[in-house]
Amino acid sequence: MTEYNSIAATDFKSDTVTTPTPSMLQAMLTATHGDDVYKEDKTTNDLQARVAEMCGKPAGLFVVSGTMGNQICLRAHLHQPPYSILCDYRAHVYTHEAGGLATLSQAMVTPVHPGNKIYLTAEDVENYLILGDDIHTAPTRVISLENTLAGTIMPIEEIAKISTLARQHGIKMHLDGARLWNAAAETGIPLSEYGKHFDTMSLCISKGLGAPVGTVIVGEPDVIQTANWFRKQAGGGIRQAGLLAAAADVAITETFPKLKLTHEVTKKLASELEEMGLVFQIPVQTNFIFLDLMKAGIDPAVLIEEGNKLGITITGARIAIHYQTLTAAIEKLKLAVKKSLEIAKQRHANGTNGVKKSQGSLAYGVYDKIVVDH
Ligand SMILES: Cc1ncc(COP(=O)(O)O)c(C=O)c1O
Ligand SMILES: C[C@@H](O)[C@H](N)C(=O)O
Repeated sequence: MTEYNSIAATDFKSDTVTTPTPSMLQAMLTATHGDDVYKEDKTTNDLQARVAEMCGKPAGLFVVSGTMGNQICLRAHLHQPPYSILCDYRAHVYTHEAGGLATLSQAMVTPVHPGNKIYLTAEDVENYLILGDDIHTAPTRVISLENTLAGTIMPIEEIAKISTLARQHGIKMHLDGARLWNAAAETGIPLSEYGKHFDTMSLCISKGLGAPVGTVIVGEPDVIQTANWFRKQAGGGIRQAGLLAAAADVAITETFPKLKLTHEVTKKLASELEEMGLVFQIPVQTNFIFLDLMKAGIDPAVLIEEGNKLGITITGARIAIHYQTLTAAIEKLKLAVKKSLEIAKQRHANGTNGVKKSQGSLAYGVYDKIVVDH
């Protein structure tokens, strides 16, 4: 891994902690200073056009966060309540966007559990689509997928089947592509191939790519214009956005090519943890490892404390690797896990390690609310 002096270098809570590189900061110094509300900023317009072209879409819009990108895309697809959005029960748009679907979109949600426990299939979706005009219902108007979700990749063949199903029923397709870059880097499938199956996509540049701020949403001009309207309504209009867009542009150019290496480092760590006896909640396919702390009998508070003692930040079962993660920090993480396992064994031996159950959303590293009887 590239050795950085970033504060993110020892932080495993998320890939959102990545910090701007000197080249990003340098680009900000030479960015244009047009007013983006009036669409007068060249740097911003160029970034939007670049990402839209990469995704095979005619229009793009730079927004300040992935949450805003998702919420204004979904709102732009919805016209007359009652309506609902179908998504994975772990989807960020449902679990971690502050209830935006209810307030901004007045939408019901159909949260679906994947039959294979990893990703939604067309069969899963078809079983839960709400169709027709029965006045008791809130018909499905959008299917919102997420790729990657908790680091796992949704096969494009399944995405295509779901998209075909959606189009048969006049249902819109949105992709929360906060980490679509990771899926594309790992599979070698171009962003534009994914774009064929969605009406809108939201791609974060502030996570694994390392930009300080920003997401770009892509789609048809009319939908992006409507989304832009909702962006403005939410106070998301940005004046000199070029400063942020310049850093985001560098992030795509410089970091997107490094994601595959990040995944290799993640998988190597995963295999070393498996050798220590750890098992994972879901397959390790890109840059996240979800430890099964219950199976290991590890109290998350102990793991967090052992990490702190070693000067690294762990926040629970989810271990996030990014391109600024220090190799030395990974060695410390293994030590923290090793020590936590030893403590778990000691507690088990004296009958005080009652790790009972895990609550809360483990998909986003929310602190594992594991009940532990000491
Ligand atoms: C899958 C996914 N979608 C959307 C978001 C929202 O992005 P932001 O935190 O920039 O609002 C996140 C978290 O950052 C995420 O992990
Ligand atoms: C916590 C969540 O909102 C964030 N997207 C993360 O993955 O860290």
